[in-house]
Amino acid sequence: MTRLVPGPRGLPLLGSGPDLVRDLVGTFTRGWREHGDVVRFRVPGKELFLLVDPEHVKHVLADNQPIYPKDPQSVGKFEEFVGQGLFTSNGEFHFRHRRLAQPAFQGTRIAGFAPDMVAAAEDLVRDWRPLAWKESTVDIVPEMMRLALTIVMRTLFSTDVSAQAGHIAAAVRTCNAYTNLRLQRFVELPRIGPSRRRREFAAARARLDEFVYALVARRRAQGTDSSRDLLSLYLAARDEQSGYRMSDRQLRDEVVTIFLGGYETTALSLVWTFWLLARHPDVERRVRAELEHVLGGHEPTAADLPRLEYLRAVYAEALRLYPPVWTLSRTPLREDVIGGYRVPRGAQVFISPYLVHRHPGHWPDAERFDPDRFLGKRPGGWAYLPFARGPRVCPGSSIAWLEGPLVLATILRSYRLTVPPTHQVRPRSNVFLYPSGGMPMRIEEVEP
Ligand code: HEM
Repeated sequence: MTRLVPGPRGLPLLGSGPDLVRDLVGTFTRGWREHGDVVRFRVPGKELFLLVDPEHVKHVLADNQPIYPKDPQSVGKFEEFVGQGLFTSNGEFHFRHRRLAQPAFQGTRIAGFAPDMVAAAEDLVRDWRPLAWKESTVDIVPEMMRLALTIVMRTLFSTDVSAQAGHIAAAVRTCNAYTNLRLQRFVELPRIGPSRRRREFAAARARLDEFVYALVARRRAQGTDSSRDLLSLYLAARDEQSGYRMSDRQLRDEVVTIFLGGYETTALSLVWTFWLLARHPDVERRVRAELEHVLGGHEPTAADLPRLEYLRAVYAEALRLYPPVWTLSRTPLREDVIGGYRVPRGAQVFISPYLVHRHPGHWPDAERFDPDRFLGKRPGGWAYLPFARGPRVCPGSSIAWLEGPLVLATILRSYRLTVPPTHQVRPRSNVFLYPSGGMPMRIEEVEP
């Protein structure tokens, strides 16, 4: 026998729609705290389910994954920006592209990215010097975005965009902000002419397209390429049986997919880590002591990472408390039962790593920033999902586990970042988990 799913009543007709639009993170959090691990939100013409129990997460992402493709409504909204790529596709198309991309994400190849990552972070350290002399405050959100974009372009596309990184990152943010607006609307209203937001989105997407098509054309003109970076793998890909090759449009979609998933996420993970360190000086002191002990005076390398154990635990803990991909959504192809509750075919099922990571049944003292919980162990199982799990686990997770600690180590060797005591930070959803009001931080030089 299935039970009635608990959830907020919301307003007559509109249900929880207005709350979800106003504050998605807050509404999901309240829904979970007030109603438990399976929550139903009513919005006009639709049912949304939120799952916070790790067993239920496993049910959707692994055990019953074939009947839980990516939710078509959200995917449709993403497609306007990224088209059909790894992130938005399902079934055979997804499987084929995932197989094509896999070699670009292999461990041995990725370890070779470390010098590029450290060099890009060193460039930022140099750019920040005048700011440090003046003890200026900068919003580190766009700073980390520029850095992470430069790194992903150098490593996966062998292209140096440092000069244009700010412009590209700004265009991606405009596209994401528009996508987010549509995602949070839940109910699609008929469009009456292009709105200002839509015009801005279209212009930003056109700027990105121009950049990406030029990149693809340059590579095609270069002919055979042995770099085995992601772009060359896609360009060389040919299906033995069908003779399938990727068109320029498909290549564009895969590059833009990396724009969507491959750097904003890493950038935000760094932003949240710096913020947590600023708020926990005891943890920061331990990180500095470890850096001093392991690195002495030299720049970090991939070979140092196994010994930078505390720094890696700090990064893991930051990803627990503030996972940049804070929700995933899927839609069952047929009716299902989860935890004794009936989930109808076509419902929108949300899994929130952000809330699963705060589950008191799985994380003792869950709200506390405590990197020690990751020291010498990987706790969590299905309760730890910063990169999701199952067949659609993030292919870039090994890049993030390398890039995050290396960038943190490089910057912390030179600077301490502090937050003005008056600055309030609240997580908000802009596709990914952003700090509301940005993250202004003061850059202070540390004694060598
Ligand atoms: C801290 C950094 C990162 C986090 C937290 C993160 C998280 C995630 C999560 C949770 C998913 C699953 C989304 C879903 O199934 O709905 C995902 C998918 C994906 N990520 Fe990441 N990611 C990060 C970095 C990267 C990087 C560096 C790359 C590549 C350069 C990347 C590329 C992708 C792609 C292409 C997908 C779609 C995979 C598929 O559906 O098969 N990510 N990521």
